[in-house]
Amino acid sequence: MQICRDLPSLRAASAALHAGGKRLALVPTMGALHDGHIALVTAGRAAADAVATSIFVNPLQFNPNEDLSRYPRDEEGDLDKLRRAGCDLVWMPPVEAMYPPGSATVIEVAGPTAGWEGDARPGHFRGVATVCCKLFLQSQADVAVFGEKDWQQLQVVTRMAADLDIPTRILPVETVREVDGLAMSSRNRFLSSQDRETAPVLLRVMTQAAAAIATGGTVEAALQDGLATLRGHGFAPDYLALVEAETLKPLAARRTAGPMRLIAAARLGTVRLLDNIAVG
Ligand SMILES: Nc1ncnc2c1ncn2[C@@H]1O[C@H](COP(=O)(O)OP(=O)(O)OP(=O)(O)O)[C@@H](O)[C@H]1O
Ligand SMILES: CC(C)(CO)[C@@H](O)C(=O)[O-]
Ligand code: BAL
Repeated sequence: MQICRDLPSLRAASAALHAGGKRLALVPTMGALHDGHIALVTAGRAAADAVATSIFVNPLQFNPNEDLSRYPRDEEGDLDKLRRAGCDLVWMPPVEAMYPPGSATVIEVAGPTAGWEGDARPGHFRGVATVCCKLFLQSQADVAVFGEKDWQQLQVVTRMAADLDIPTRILPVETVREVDGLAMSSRNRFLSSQDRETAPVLLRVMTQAAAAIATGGTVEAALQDGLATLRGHGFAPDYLALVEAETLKPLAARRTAGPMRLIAAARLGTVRLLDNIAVG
């Protein structure tokens, strides 16, 4: 497994992996890897001839009041997991290699950035879209693999790649969960043991709300019940919403055509949990 920390070595490694018309998959991450990330690497291996993983904690997608400085980092553990998963190349640039002095270009996606994480984290998707576009161009990946856990991010990146005619195909992978249903996330390690026990209530509430909506209950009642249950268990919910799956536009009533998604963000202790499931 080759480790690249500067752009010339990444370009050379990518060219070597592309030799003979071979296809390269990229898995963008911020490190502190868990089995959810490894599922993306496995999906990348199945979809292409070689897999690259990027590990870059992107300052551009964090607000000044967010957890950039305490974002979990585990370089040795990450490299070990990636070796075992059959990753061919790791791209881990320092911040100055990603954003050299004088960098002045950002990517602003409209549409699916509106609302939800876009409201909770102003500027977040500008940072995500900018770094993903750079990662696609730097690696020349044929396929880029993203988790459905970050549903809005997946739609934003898919929109950006389509709008900018980027030839990298976006490949979604289903959310990987702990046995009790909690979506795996690097930030779960910051849950207290009591909050860790409570955390799976989020998926249970969402599953109940989705079932109520799918079987003809009113959206408003299902969401209000869900929010009340979450508060009763000590969550501070940011949102629980039914949306059009691709545009993230809120739905006040069940859709008769086209996919719907139930999306949620809720704070438990100091951790902000995100989750989403299909409806119907
Ligand atoms: N449980 C999961 N199942 C599937 N994909 C996941 C899961 N968790 C993260 N991913 C995906 O891995 C990629 C990198 O995500 P990231 O490094 O932010 O991990 P994370 O665990 O989501 O961290 P965070 O705690 O910051 O949300 C993203 O495409 C994300 O959707
Ligand atoms: C896609 C990503 C690696 C961009 O920094 C990040 O937002 C993440 O880890 O989901
Ligand atoms: N998983 C999304 C990256 C972030 O929280 O900044």
